[in-house]
Amino acid sequence: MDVLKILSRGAKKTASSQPFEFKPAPKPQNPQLYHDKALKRKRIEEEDDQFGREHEEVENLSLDFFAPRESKESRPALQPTVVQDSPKEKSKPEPSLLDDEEVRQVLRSHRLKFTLLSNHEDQKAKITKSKKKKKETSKVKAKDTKKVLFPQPLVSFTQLRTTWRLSPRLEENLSNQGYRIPTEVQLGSLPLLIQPEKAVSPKAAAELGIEPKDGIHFLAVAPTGSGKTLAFLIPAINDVLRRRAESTKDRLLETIVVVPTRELAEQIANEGRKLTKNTGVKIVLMRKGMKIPADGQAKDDDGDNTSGSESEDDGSDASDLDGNDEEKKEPLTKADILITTPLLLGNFLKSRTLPTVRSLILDEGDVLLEQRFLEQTLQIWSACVNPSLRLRCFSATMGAHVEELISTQLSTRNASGCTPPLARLVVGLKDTAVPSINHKLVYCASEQGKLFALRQVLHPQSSSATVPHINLPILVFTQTIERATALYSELKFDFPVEAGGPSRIAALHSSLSDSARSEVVRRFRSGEIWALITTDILMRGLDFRGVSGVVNYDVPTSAAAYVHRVGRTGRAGEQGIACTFYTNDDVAYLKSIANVISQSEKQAGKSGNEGVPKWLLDSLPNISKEDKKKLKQRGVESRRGNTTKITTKSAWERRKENNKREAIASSKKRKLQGPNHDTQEDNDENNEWDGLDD
Ligand SMILES: Nc1ncnc2c1ncn2[C@@H]1O[C@H](COP(=O)(O)OP(=O)(O)OP(=O)(O)O)[C@@H](O)[C@H]1O
Repeated sequence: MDVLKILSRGAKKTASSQPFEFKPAPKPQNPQLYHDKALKRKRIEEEDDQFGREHEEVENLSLDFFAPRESKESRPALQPTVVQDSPKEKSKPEPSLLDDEEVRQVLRSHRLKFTLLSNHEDQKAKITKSKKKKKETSKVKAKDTKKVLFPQPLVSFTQLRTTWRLSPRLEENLSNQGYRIPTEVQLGSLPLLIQPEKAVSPKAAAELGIEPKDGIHFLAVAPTGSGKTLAFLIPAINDVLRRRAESTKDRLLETIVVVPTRELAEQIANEGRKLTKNTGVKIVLMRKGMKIPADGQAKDDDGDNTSGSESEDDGSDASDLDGNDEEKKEPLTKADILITTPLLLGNFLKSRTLPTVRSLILDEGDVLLEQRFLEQTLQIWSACVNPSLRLRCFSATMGAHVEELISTQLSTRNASGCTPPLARLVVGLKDTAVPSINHKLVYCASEQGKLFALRQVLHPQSSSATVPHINLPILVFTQTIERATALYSELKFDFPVEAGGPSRIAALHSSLSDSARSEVVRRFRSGEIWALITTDILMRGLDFRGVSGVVNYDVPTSAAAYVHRVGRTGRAGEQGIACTFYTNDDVAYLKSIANVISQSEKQAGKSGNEGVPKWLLDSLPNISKEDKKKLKQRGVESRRGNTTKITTKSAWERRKENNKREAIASSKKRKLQGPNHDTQEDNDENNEWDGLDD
């Protein structure tokens, strides 16, 4: 039987039988972090009030943030320090550090693995060996050069102050934001990044042949939504405050955070500003035409780089990002921490250098070191000429080639061979897994079948065995801008006026203006938009709390893209749903995605293959390296530039039908209400929406 008919029939039947009240569904409670009435985060409180939710009592303050449930009991009972901000607590002596065995136990129980990657000398040795010997032999040798590290973990955020000497102001801001229990990536990385000389014992440092007091280069691979932002922002802010306390009080550009998109840059700048409240640390969002203190600009027409008047503009107005690149009279903007995309800073730098920068953070580092951004990222890295520069690189996915590139860059930058060690932290068993999500692959016989399947997701009254029920709001990913636009115009009138109509749905892609993009993000965050159709532009780093599910309307073009796309849901210990539609055109490219799903289910401790049946996993073909590369660059070829398949009717036709439907509904309503009834729309239970067109 025709799949289209089945889908459309199902939709029609239920739509006409039951009126459905459209509103975003309340979210299930966070199983781990948000249970505590006393400790719950302010922001969450506000959102919960909006949905009329209640929180449960704290059941367990243990630190196993992302652990599978069944393994909880088997873990050593690690009691976090009780969180108390009383003056008495503050004056307590510093708690002693964990001994070596305890450290190992804690790190192991949280599946945190630290490795020292090849340093300069090892790298040289490895290259020589690989030239001499066969490929396999050199791989074994290369593995041998990796040493395992066991730094002190962070037991609670309170310990940041008591043991790790974090600025009290910063600690207070963390506390005010409601952060109490560090996530696993924070637990592993914060001590090492804040005070490496204390986090690694002198004995261990001697055995490993490293000098932690000189700092470390750091690379962290941790699941999406696991709190990597705080893991790099806290040490960055603390470094500024420490330097100010110890030496110069001047505002110096100390840290640069590079991210792939402006949406992510804005998000991180906002998070940073909450943490720097009342600290005097200034976080600035790079924008077009902005001038920052840099060496070499006196040669241009920019004037003296140190005596220029300081702009108090902190870049917080998103529309500022629309500024004119050619602007020459812009005053100098001074900042302690600069958040930027590679292009914006690259355009400013040209041949300038940034001698004061001591920390370069690459968030979503793997993509920043891929072809698309590589040139500008390396340009920024090269401009950071301070010998004390430390690199920090974070992502949920990290290919071996990226690690190698970082190692090689570090060794070529420090030809003397005394470069600090490069430590890598991996959280979880495998980097290509998203265990906090229920994954579902849905076969659609045609492009139109996908459209009907998506309508079933959007309109939960049209139940289906194959398409999972996902609460609104949702994110829908498409392959190209054209497809995002076409899908948006097809679905624009799907939400009834009573539920907010076309304003409930939007499309976001790179051909919108910067201010339009910011506005859509704002409306989606505030809950005004319930279905956001987008491209891969939103797949990395964006933290939309409350997104219940992700629909891959078009299959992602790599396993990493799948991980990042679906990682927009199921964040901070919550559960999410990811539904991927595929047609015959996609079968050839499905294996890597199916493997991620299978890995995720294994990590989540699920038995059976719920997302991908075993028969499907076994029967999917392997894809050649060349095809993989092509797919990543161009997507599924048959879908490029082809928008007609998404649109079943013209916009004019759909608008006309929509108007007609609304007119019938209002006329029915007026009849039912009688002649003297107030025509206000609220509380009208008889107001029925007619469901889907087919
Ligand atoms: N210790 C914590 N306690 C409670 N919530 C936290 C904690 N740390 C982070 N969060 C929240 O978790 C969410 C996800 O954090 P974040 O955006 O840093 O994830 P991420 O690891 O960078 O994800 P991605 O890989 O997608 O970029 C945010 O809403 C953040 O406020």
